[in-house]
Amino acid sequence: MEHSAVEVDPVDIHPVDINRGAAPPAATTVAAVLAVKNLHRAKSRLAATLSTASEGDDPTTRGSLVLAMFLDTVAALRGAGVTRIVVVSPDDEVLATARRSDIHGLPEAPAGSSTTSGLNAAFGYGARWAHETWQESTDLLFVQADLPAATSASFIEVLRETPHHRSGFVTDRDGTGTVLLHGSLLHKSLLQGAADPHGSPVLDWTPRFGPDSAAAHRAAGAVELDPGRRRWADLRTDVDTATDLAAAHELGLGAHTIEALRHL
Ligand SMILES: Nc1nc2c(ncn2[C@@H]2O[C@H](COP(=O)(O)OP(=O)(O)OP(=O)(O)O)[C@@H](O)[C@H]2O)c(=O)[nH]1
Ligand SMILES: C=C(OP(=O)(O)O)C(=O)O
Repeated sequence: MEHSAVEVDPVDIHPVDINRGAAPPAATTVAAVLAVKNLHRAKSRLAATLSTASEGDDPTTRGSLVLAMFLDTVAALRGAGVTRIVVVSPDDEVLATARRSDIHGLPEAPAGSSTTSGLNAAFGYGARWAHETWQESTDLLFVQADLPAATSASFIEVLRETPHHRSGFVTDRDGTGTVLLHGSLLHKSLLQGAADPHGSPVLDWTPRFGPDSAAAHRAAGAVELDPGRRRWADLRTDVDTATDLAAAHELGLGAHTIEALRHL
């Protein structure tokens, strides 16, 4: 999927071997985990803008935009050759949309019914499921589901540059958040035999998404890819606010998001 005219500085592209020390993962052995929360609660920061556009904050309208951004993120991943994709969500509409698009949907326990909840718990649950289900996977990607300008070209580059024996991550535009976190499943210390409530192995690496997640991932030993933030503007533009949406629009939105915005 190549909808965005993202400038890539050829001088800034690192040869694969410098960072990875081995061949890059074949995209077909990468498992990607996404998470989308309940559509009625999602994107509350966008609500004001959407309410102006559609005369009242209509959660259905907001939900369509969330679904569209999720589908554009998935389309960009697929264009990069990533086919093992699972989304964790407590929302039936998200799961139904996933089914229709041949994405595996994993129902998440409704809020309040589990001792662990929130984005990191959802990501962890999806990662365990992916590890058990796609056992020959070599790499795990946690990807934010609100990247409507994401291009396959950027995902391909990121996969080429992920470090082989450590986790790697890409920050958002301002450098404080995380849009993508990578872990090698071949790195044995990432895996632990301890049983979790679902009776499966627990990933010994906890995603630390949330406020200041870039610092949290750095502190946990993950390698920041392109720390100068000169590349992958399309991936770095997660959409939470009207300003983010304008920035994504400037870069080039995916087809689903363009269509959803048309109905606002
Ligand atoms: N499955 C799941 N996804 C979540 C959960 N919390 C957040 N997410 C997803 O993680 C991403 C970032 O979430 P947040 O920044 O907390 O919320 P948001 O919906 O993006 O925006 P705000 O409502 O404005 O905070 C979004 O794609 C959410 O749908 C959760 O508890 N479960
Ligand atoms: C959860 C995160 O982002 P946001 O809240 O901006 O979606 C994050 O950057 O870790």
